[in-house]
Amino acid sequence: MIRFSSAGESHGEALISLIEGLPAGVPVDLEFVNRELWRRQQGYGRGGRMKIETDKAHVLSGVRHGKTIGSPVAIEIVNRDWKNWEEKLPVEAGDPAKHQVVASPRPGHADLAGALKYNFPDARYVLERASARESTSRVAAGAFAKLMLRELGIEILSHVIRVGHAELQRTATWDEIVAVNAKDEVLLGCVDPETEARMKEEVEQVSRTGDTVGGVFEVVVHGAPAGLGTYAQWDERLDGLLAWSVMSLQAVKAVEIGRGVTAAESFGSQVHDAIHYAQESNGRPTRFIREQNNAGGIEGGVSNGEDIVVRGYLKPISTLRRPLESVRFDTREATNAAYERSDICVVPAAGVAAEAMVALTIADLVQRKFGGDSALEMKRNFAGYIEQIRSY
Ligand SMILES: Cc1cc2nc3c(=O)[nH]c(=O)nc-3n(C[C@H](O)[C@H](O)[C@H](O)COP(=O)(O)O)c2cc1C
Ligand SMILES: C=C(O[C@@H]1CC(C(=O)O)=C[C@@H](OP(=O)(O)O)[C@H]1O)C(=O)O
Repeated sequence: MIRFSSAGESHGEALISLIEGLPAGVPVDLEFVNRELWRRQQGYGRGGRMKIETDKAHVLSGVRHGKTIGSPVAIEIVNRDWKNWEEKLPVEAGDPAKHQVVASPRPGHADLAGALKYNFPDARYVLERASARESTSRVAAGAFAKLMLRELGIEILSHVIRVGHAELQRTATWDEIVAVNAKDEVLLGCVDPETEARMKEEVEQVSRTGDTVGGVFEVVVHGAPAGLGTYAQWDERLDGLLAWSVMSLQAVKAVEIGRGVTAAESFGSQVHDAIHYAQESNGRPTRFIREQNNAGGIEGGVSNGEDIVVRGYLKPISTLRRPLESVRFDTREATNAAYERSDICVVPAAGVAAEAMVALTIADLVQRKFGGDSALEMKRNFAGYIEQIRSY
């Protein structure tokens, strides 16, 4: 079983990721891990914080001489912004008056629900952990899950389908998704330049008006074999597990598997992916193939050998430069919602964080199915199963 947990506040000293259950012998490419962290920081519409941070993974345990050793991997990522908050948010008991109070809750953020739940006098205490700064820890751990999956030829990437009203109107190929993620400058992570330009206009418009914008990202798992997840028990279905892991990201409000949303308004003959039997299908481990993949690679809660496709729908960011109405925590007087600084569009970054969640979910299922205390053992078990499918 592969488990992931994290600790750390948005403006605290550092973030910590803990990932347990990785086999020994997985090559650890720290440049890759740091590139993943960099990718999560990109995208047109990020706020001032991303100019302060340069996220880098500092591995504290679980790796020796460039390979995992089967023990828990702990990773630290320093918050550069902490030095600006060290006095305002001390760990020791101090004078709460020195805290920079968040006096009125932002509609759409965790401020009010969190303050009521934990009995906090203001939203500062809430946002420190509710903040999507936490998604950095997920990306660090997800990078390790990706490194394990890479050993088996399974790759995971994302791209942006929609920002506000601008939407990609076609299916992206895997090669296009690889190419857009290989760029050293990320605009909005869309495979089509013309659509990406319209996405940029959407962000520019909200930037002018003090508003924010959401959108849709798509995560694709390439090279996964048929047989991950099962219909045998409700909490072991692959679609359910992926939906949970992606929905758990900040601001994701809906998850779609394949073309799940449009399927609901279409006829069965238009939705279901006809099955063909081909002698060879471009090196894929199954000879049952489909010409379309509306199912998003999952049928009956089990991967079917096609690319696994998961979309996340992001609500617009809730901190608005032109704030919504709110109420002061202390006096209950009507006022505007708090505003310090904020992102205005985070769809590409959320896609990268979702890749990490998908990678952790798939890695867990792979580890459960193929086992192995070492990468060698896991690869041998995996190869045996692929051979079984090939000769089915
Ligand atoms: C990468 C990323 C960056 C985010 N940046 C901000 C931000 O700058 N300001 C903000 O109000 N919300 C931001 N959010 C969204 C909030 O974290 C989120 O809306 C909040 O925690 C409430 O959770 P919920 O939207 O899931 O209900 C961001 C989300 C992601 C995924
Ligand atoms: C720090 C990150 O995102 C933050 C997520 C976030 C929120 O409310 O979710 C609010 C902002 O924090 P700050 O108020 O410090 O600018 C974002 O910058 C990050 O993505 O690394």
